[in-house]
Parts: sequence; structure tokens; C-alpha cells
Amino acid sequence: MTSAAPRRIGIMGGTFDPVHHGHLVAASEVAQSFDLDEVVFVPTGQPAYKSAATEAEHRYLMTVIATASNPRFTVSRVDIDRDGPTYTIDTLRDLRRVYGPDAELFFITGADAVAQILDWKNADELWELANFVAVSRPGHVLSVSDLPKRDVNLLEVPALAISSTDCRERVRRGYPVWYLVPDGVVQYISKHHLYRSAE
Ligand SMILES: Nc1ncnc2c1ncn2[C@@H]1O[C@H](COP(=O)(O)OP(=O)(O)OP(=O)(O)O)[C@@H](O)[C@H]1O
Ligand SMILES: O=C(O)c1ccc[n+]([C@@H]2O[C@H](COP(=O)([O-])O)[C@@H](O)[C@H]2O)c1
Repeated sequence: MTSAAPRRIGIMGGTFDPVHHGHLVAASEVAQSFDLDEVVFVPTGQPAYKSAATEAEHRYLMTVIATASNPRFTVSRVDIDRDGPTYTIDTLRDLRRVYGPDAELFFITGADAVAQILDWKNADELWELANFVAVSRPGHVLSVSDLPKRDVNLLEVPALAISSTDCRERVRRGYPVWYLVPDGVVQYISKHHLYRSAE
């Protein structure tokens, strides 16, 4: 009898304020290229180095809405339910407990985020807990030349010049965000009057 192959789990961490199609395409492309069984989206609780984000529960629910139609996408509350600032070292330790010792974990970041990774908490330990995949993002050079001896996989994905900052600013100015974020997220933003006033 052969034993089952270890599960391959992508981890898409983000503030998702709001989640947009750039996030979804990145996760889908990594799932395809790295033969992942599941991509778990993990909204941050309090982002470590970003100023005030929208209430975590709103960001969590928008992420659930955005991912609901993809059978390979799930959403985790580990970062939201932990007190204090969100650090990836804690995310990876918690998800290792959830998925078990045999799962192969792939942490997904954009080209902008990966450039900062050496400054992340316990940076040296992160590589022992997961593989890292950095995806291309318009306006950012996809390179790991600053990460000598760190094994980061690079993946070119279809270029979507969308950012959460721009989506928030568009809503604030009364511009549409249709087609930049999933329809259900447009409706959620409208229903809860998110992003109407300046941050
Ligand atoms: N358009 C995109 N293409 C590829 N990767 C992206 C894109 N937008 C975000 N990412 C990546 O997704 C992860 C989560 O991003 P985040 O939630 O911070 O969104 P953001 O658009 O960068 O937000 P903000 O504008 O508020 O900084 C990060 O690793 C980021 O690099
Ligand atoms: O661990 C850290 O020190 C750290 C610092 C900045 C960002 N991160 C993680 O990187 C992911 C993307 O973050 P952000 O701020 O671009 O939404 C998210 O999962 C964060 O928790 C992690």
C-alpha cells in the first residue's frame, strides 16, 4: 500500500483592505505552477508595519466572499484571532499546527513584499518553516538579489496594476471599483460604507 503524497498548501498573507483581483490571480497562478492542493488566504490582524487598517472582521469577510467560488481557496482566521501585531513567523507556526508536520507550505508574496523580507521578525527562521514564492507585480522589480543564499521561487504572473490603496482612494473619490475587486466585494464595501472618508 502506498502512502498519500504530502499536501501542498499555499499561504497568501495580506492585509486585504480590500482584497482585489491582483491577489486572486497571484494565488491562482501559484496554485497552478506549484501544483498546490489548497491556497489559504490569511488576513492580517494588526499589520506589523502598516498604519490603521479597516476592522479585521470586514477584511476577513471580504476575503471569504472573494474566495468562495474557488474550491481550492480557503480563508484562515489565525492572524485575526491572535493578539498583537501580525508576524509571519507566528502565521507559519500556527498553520503548521493546523496542517500537520507532513504538509508542504508555500508562503506567497508579491515582488514588493519579498524585498522587505529580511526585515521581518525572526527572518532567519522563516525559511525553515515554509517555501517562499514571490510573484511579479507591476511597478516592482521581481528579484531576490538582496536575499543571498535564501531559496525564494520567482513566478511571473499576469500583470494587474491594482492595489488596495488605489481601490480605497477610488471609493473615497466616488470612482468605481467594479472589475478591480470581485462583485461581491464591491457590494460589501457599499453596504458597509467602507472607505468613504479619508484615512
Ligand atoms: N496586483 C498585485 N499583483 C501581485 N501581487 C500583489 C498585487 N497586489 C498585492 N500583491 C501581493 O499580495 C500580498 C498582500 O497584499 P496587500 O494586502 O498588502 O495588498 P496591497 O494592494 O499591496 O495593499 P496596499 O495598497 O494597502 O499596500 C502582498 O504580498 C503583495 O505584494
Ligand atoms: O513577519 C513580519 O515581520 C512581516 C512584516 C510585514 C508583512 N508581513 C506579512 O506579509 C504579508 C503581506 O503584508 P502586507 O502588509 O503587504 O499586507 C502578510 O501576511 C504580513 O503578515 C510580515
